[in-house]
Amino acid sequence: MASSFHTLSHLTTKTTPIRFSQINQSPLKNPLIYFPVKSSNFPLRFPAISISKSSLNFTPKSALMAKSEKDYSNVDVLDSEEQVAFELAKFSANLSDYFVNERGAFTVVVSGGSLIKSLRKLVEPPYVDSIDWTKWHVFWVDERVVPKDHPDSNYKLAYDGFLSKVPIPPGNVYAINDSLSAEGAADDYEAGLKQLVKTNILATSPTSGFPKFDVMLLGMGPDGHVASLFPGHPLLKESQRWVTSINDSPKPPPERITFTFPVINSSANIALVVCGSGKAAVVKTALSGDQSSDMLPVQMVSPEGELKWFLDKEAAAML
Ligand SMILES: O=C(O)[C@H](O)[C@@H](O)[C@H](O)[C@H](O)COP(=O)(O)O
Repeated sequence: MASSFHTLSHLTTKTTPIRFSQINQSPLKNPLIYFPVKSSNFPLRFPAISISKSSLNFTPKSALMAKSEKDYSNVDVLDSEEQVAFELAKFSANLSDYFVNERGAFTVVVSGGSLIKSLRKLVEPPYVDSIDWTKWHVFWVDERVVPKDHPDSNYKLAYDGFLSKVPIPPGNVYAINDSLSAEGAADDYEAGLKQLVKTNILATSPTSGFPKFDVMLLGMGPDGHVASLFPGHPLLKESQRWVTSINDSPKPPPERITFTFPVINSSANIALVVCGSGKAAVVKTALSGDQSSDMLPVQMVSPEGELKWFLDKEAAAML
């Protein structure tokens, strides 16, 4: 299998990831997306990872808990965004080793925004050399419906900052079909996910019936949005679709596709990566456990598996 792929560095253009419409047309033409997946291993839960603090200046969890009596056991507060990037790399590499070992594939969902920059330590030693990138399958939790070489494209953001630097087979990078409308691109992406479920690359949750990604690496907006699921938007209540479209995103550009909450919350692992003082108030609300008023989208993130927060001390300042 290892000899049958070519790496991203061999691509002649930036726009040659596999598109789901390609998968749908000829799923057997691309041997790269077939792995010896042991479906009996589903559902998988990664055991709790102990992440050591690499800085002495973070606020200890015990202090946070004493202050508010909340359980912050799944919250890592790091001294700086640089430390967040280190810990995120360690977390992702551990999960990669686990899932590759368990089932020969690792399904990773990324958001846009600052998250991609926070993945930069993964493309440096030791991780760039130790991770089995050939087993990675990369998806987007949301995407702006623009050409892949457009400055607003989450694909371009991830390609420039991450994907172009590691040997993930291009056939394992699932970009949207940018020639379609937002609605068409969402349908196409959902159909592609269903195809990957059939081939066992993508697990499904026996509880929810929705796809169960191994990990989602997500950012959060200063208004508490995740993916392209914005406060007060009717899409927060979507309960059937896996992927849907939005034409009135309050964060530009307005036309996007997004995973729905049932998919997000079927994940085996979710990392919420949040840095900067501009997000401190929402972090406080999100971790307060107060669900009395309208819930912010980030408060609706509640995966079947593990949820881990990676905060820098600015984002954690109000805890
Ligand atoms: O395409 C998008 O707009 C993103 O996927 C979005 O959900 C992002 O993750 C948050 O807005 C946080 O972005 P920042 O980390 O840049 O604030």
